[in-house]
Order: sequence, then C-alpha cells, then structure tokens
Amino acid sequence: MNALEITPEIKQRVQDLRKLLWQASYEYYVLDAPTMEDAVYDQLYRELVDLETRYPALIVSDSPTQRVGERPASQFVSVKHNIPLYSLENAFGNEDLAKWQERWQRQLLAVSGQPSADEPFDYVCELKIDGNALALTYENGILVRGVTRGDGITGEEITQNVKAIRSIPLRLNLDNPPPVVEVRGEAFLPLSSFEQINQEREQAGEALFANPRNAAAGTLRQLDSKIVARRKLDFFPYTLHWGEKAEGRRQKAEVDGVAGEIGEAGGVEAATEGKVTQNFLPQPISPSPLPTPSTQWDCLELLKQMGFRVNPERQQCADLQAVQEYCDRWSLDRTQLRYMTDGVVVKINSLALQAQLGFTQKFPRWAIALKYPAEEAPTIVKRISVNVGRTGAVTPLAEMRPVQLAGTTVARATLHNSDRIAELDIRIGDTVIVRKAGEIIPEVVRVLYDLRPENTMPFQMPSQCPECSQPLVKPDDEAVTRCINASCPAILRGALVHWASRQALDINGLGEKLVLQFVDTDLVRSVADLYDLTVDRLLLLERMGKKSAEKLVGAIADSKQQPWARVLYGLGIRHVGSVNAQILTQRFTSVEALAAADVGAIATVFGIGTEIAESVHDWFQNPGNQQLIQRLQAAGLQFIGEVVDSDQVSAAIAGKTFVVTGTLPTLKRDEAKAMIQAAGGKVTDSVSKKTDYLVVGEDAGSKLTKAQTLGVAQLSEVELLELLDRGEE
Ligand SMILES: NC(=O)c1ccc[n+]([C@@H]2O[C@H](COP(=O)([O-])OP(=O)(O)OC[C@H]3O[C@@H](n4cnc5c(N)ncnc54)[C@H](O)[C@@H]3O)[C@@H](O)[C@H]2O)c1
Ligand SMILES: [Zn+2]
Repeated sequence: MNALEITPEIKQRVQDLRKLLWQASYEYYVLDAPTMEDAVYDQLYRELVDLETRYPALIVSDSPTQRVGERPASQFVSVKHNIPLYSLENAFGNEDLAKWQERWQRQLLAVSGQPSADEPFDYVCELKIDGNALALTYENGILVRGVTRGDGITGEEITQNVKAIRSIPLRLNLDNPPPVVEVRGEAFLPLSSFEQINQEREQAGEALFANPRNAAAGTLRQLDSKIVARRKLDFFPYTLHWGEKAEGRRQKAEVDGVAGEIGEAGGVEAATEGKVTQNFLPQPISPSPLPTPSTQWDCLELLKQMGFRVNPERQQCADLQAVQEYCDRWSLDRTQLRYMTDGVVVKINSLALQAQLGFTQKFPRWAIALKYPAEEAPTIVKRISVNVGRTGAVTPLAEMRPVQLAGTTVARATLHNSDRIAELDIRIGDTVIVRKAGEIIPEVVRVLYDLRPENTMPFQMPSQCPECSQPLVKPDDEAVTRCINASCPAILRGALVHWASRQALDINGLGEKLVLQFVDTDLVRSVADLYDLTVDRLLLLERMGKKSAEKLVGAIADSKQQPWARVLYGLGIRHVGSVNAQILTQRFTSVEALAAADVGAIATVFGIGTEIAESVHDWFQNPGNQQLIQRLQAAGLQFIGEVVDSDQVSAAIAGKTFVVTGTLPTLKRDEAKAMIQAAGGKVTDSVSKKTDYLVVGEDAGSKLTKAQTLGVAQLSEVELLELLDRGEE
C-alpha cells in the first residue's frame, strides 16, 4: 500500500482526538468521574486507531491507543502484576465477531503451522460485568493480597478493602491448596447499592457517582475499609492462575510457554513508581491435588468449588451462531439483572489454544468483548438541511456520516428548530453525539467542540422556503419556523400522503413516490384533484402501466365510502388526530354542523379543549378550505355520520373511568377509546383505584395484573359494545 498523504486536517484531527481521549480517560480512571459516554469514547477511540493504522507516521508513544488503563492513584502501595491485566478488544457487532474468528484461526495456523480449521473448538460466553478488575492472591489457600488493575502493569494494593467484600472467600475451600493461586475477576456494585449510595450522597450534599462502575472504583479506593463493607460490593471471578511463590524481577511474562510482547508494553517504566513489590512467578501447573483444568469452563467450575460465586449466566457455545444468540439475548435481558453489564466476553474455551495464541500488547488474542448496540455515538455533520412538513413546519436536519445506533444505521438526525440549533451552536464539520433509543427519532444531543475544525460558521435558518421560495415565518412566541404558502409543494405532498394514509382515507397504492410525481408534474394541486384523475391521465406519468393506473383509480373511488370521521382526520387539521376526529364526528354529525359551530360549542365536546377547538374553527373559516370541502362533497365523499344525539349518552358509561389494554378482536384501541369518550366516559392510561372498567384484549400485560389485584371490573370488546348499545336504546 502506498503511504497515504497526511493532510493538515488529518494531523489536526488525530491530535484533537488524542487530547480529548486523554482527558476523558483521566476523568474515567483517575478521578472516577467520567464526562463522556462509554460508547462515545469507544467510537472515538476506534477512529483514532483507524487513523493511526492508515497513517502509522502519526503514532506517538503516549497515544491513548498505546496504553492499557491509567496510572493508579497514589495513596496505596503499588504492586507490579506478574501477568499484566489486559484490556479486551472490542467488537461492535456480529461482523466484527466473524472477523475476529477468521483472524485468530489464521494466527493459529501461523503459530502452529498446522491447519486448524478442522480442529474442534468451542467458546465460553460470559457477561461483561461493568466493574473493576481485581487480582487476588491466595498463598496456601489464604487470601494474602488484593490488587486493582491499575494501568494493567502496576496496580494498587487494597487487601484490607478486598477482605470487606463478602463474596470473596478469605480461605479457599480446598483440602490441599497449591502454594499460590491467583484469581482475577470483577468487583462491582449491585444496582440497588449504587442507588442507595447516591441517595445518601445527595442528602449529604456530595457529588453523585456517574455510574456503578465509578462508584465501585471510588469505594475500592476508600482508606477506611468499614465504608467498603457497608457499601456491599460484590465480586464475580473469571480467571484462574496458579504457580509457586517466587521473588525477584520477572524478565518476560509467559503464559504456558508462549511469549507475548507483554513486558514491553508502553508506559511500563513511567507507571512503575514508588513502592513496588513483586508478586509471584506463574508456573506451569505443578503437582497438586487439584483436577487439572484444560478449559476456561473447567476453571470456572473449579472457582465455584473453591468457594467463589461464579456468574451463573455463563454459557458454552459450539459456534459463532450460538455466541450471537447469547449476545442478542443478553442485549435485551440485561435490564433484568441486578448489576450492570456493558457487553459479553467471548473466550476460546481450550486453554491450550489460548496459550498458542497468546497476547498482543494490549489484548489476549483468544478473547473479545462484544459491546451492546450503542444508543449514543459520535459522528460528523456533513450538511444541515431543512425539511418542510405537511403543516408547513420547517425542521432542520443534520446529515451525518452514517453511524450504527441501537442496531440501525443512522445518517440523519433532527435538530428540532432554530432555537435548538442556536443552543447547540452546531456547525457543518462538527463532531456530534447522536442518540437513538428504541423507537425514538435520532437526535443530536451534544457537540464535541474540542473536535471542531477551523473556519466553521454558525448555521443560519434559511429565510425562504427551500421548496417554494416564499418567505418563512417564525412567530416570536413559537419555536417553529413555518412556510405559510398553502400551495407550497412540500405542504401539498404532505397533505396528499396524509390523506391516503391507512388511518385516513386508506388509498392503497398511493404512496410517497407517486405523490412526488403527481406534485412535480402538476397533475394534482389539491386533495380534491385526486378524484378527477382518470386512467388516461395517469398513463402520462413515467413508469405507469395500464393495470396499475386502473387499480389506483379504483382505490381512489373506493375511498369515497370511508366514513366522515376518517375524512375529517384526512383533512389534516392541526391537533385533529384520528381519536379527536372520531369524537368530533360523533357530536357533529355533518360537516355543515361542524363548520357552523363556534369555538365554545366545539370546546364543550368531552375531550376537546379550546386549543383544538380554535384550530378546527380557524380551519373552517379559511375560504380555500371551504372550497376544498365543496369540491370533495361534489366528488361524493362522506361528510355525514350516524346520528347520535347527546341524550343518548350511555348512563352505564357516562362519568365512568376506563382503561383499554391488549389487542381487541375488531376495534383498534383508539377506536374503542373514542367510542367510550363519545358516550361520556373517561379514558385514562393507567389502572388505579379510580378505574371503573378495564377493557381487556389479547396479550394484556401488567395493567391486567394490576386490575386483578385492585379488583377492577373487566370487560371484553363484546361486553363494551353491549354497554355502549344499551345507552342508545
Ligand atoms: N467514558 C469515558 O470517558 C471512558 C474513558 C476511558 C475508558 N472508558 C471505557 O473503558 C473501556 C476500556 O477499558 P478497559 O481497558 O478496562 O477495557 P474493557 O472495560 O473494555 O474490557 C476489559 C475489562 O473487562 C472486564 N471484564 C468484565 N467481565 C469480564 C469477563 N467475564 N471476563 C474478562 N474480563 C471481564 C475486566 O475488568 C477487564 O479488565 C472503554 O471501552 C470505555 O468504554 C471510558
Ligand atoms: Zn414552502
């Protein structure tokens, strides 16, 4: 590969990344007070690694990529680890996992010289506990030393504090213990203890811990081990070494005869300061009464026998597919655990294979940490565009370098409005953190100003509509900027898509692409124009066949049968969603009645407030809208509903409080709610003592359980309909 040219921008970016990551990792490791989300750190770190791989000339020995962890704080005695406590390589998805498997198989082939592909192997999957690694030394079965990971080479001796952790045995449960045993594992704070500690700190006016990991780290560094005991730290072991006691300086770390470049890891000398004592020399297994483990799984079983609490969620996996299933499962089920995890650790089970593979400077080659899909990640803003919606509201959007978030690829995020843009001071070229949790639309949560390139400009909202070039309007008391040109193509497109949507007129085959064509070619200038479309006219469109044209004309004609409530919803009046449309049409059974009603009359309808009433009233005052109604009436759409007068409000329902839950056999939940409200009932979201009826459908969950404990009466859909009918007799 040719050496790539290093531009000043790339050089600057690498320097900025390094500075930011150094600062973040100092706050994280030394101060136990992180200011950056882990997922964001991981992603920026990865960017730095990628840049350093592409431009090796940019690597410096004090880059964060050259070091494990941080130098320990100084109030404890420093102890040099005999076998460094490594970090783990991160994988951010199944692809990374597959690459890792390919890589270690290739490496194995290189080391052993034999084809290994057919050799059987399996993996052990463990939860990656989000705590602090500890190395515990047992001499002749007695706990003599507990040391933190520190920078991986040198840690702090915190034996007194370690002894305060109840799940760490002070004496191994073995009749004939080997002279030296080293157990490594994760000390962590259960979530309940974490919350309690933070509550106490809040009351005492102390700074809160950012997360359980930092709280655990802070606790392990307490000088008073009574505090440690009170805070209920816990421990899961995951590594077992044993050997003979030895003094003196070790030349090179060796694990079962495989030399790693361990001893030369960057930062060793710098970190080895103050009082350094030496641990023990790891040895090949000496004759001992222990059954000799040959796999990681055996080690975990043995740790259990020795008296440790080993994490019960561990699992043996025969292949990558099983590993992926395990990871997928825990990325969801982790919320049920009483402690925090930040991923899954996948290890090659066979210790012999592990020994053959050995370590890089920072990681074992035989293990990898699969991180859970991030909900927040950094990326770079390439463009800021604005989108005009069907109400004319102008939404600014950040168009970004695509990034994986919560399992999907995200390339655009909403910036909400001009106030938000000003607050963020977001600029093209900025590195930003985007967030997408579950179903929420991705948004930009913050800007990493430290990574801002030179010569950026604040972003200005356009003053003209990007679609129709008319001036945009922003009332002082509103956050939203709008296009108020009724014939703006963006507004028209939005109106058409909404009109055809499932809950409105439900016109099959009329989707966004077709709407775009209609508006671009001027074939349709209002919703009413849809009803003048003929097969011949549709055939003038590109890529339109006779069959589809006929179908579409048929579907449009069918929509004339849709009830008044859907027509009202389809008009897209502000604040009139499908539920409000149902409620309004039950009271105002014709469009004439609704158009003639004043704000007060509309607002008296149960569930409709003045804001909605005003919006409806205003809409019908607009001459353009009146014309639209006339044309749609002429086309044959439904503007009259069933007659229900208010005397018929059901006595059984009026004034009663309902909750609807689960999937009903025929009604949509919103429809059931609207019917109850129209009959004078009240619908709320949660079950309480004040609930009169729970309307229950299939797959009802916690609301049903709650109703049962509170003794709330339950109704099926049929029973609800009967109750509604009774009122109309
Ligand atoms: N937020 C920040 O500002 C910031 C700064 C620096 C580092 N970090 C975080 O720290 C991570 C790097 O830290 P690291 O070097 O400790 O690596 P790591 O936390 O990604 O992985 C290694 C550690 O995993 C732990 N672990 C938990 N369960 C395990 C198991 N079953 N088997 C083996 N190990 C297990 C061990 O403590 C081990 O030391 C980054 O990925 C980042 O998320 C965050
Ligand atoms: Zn416009």
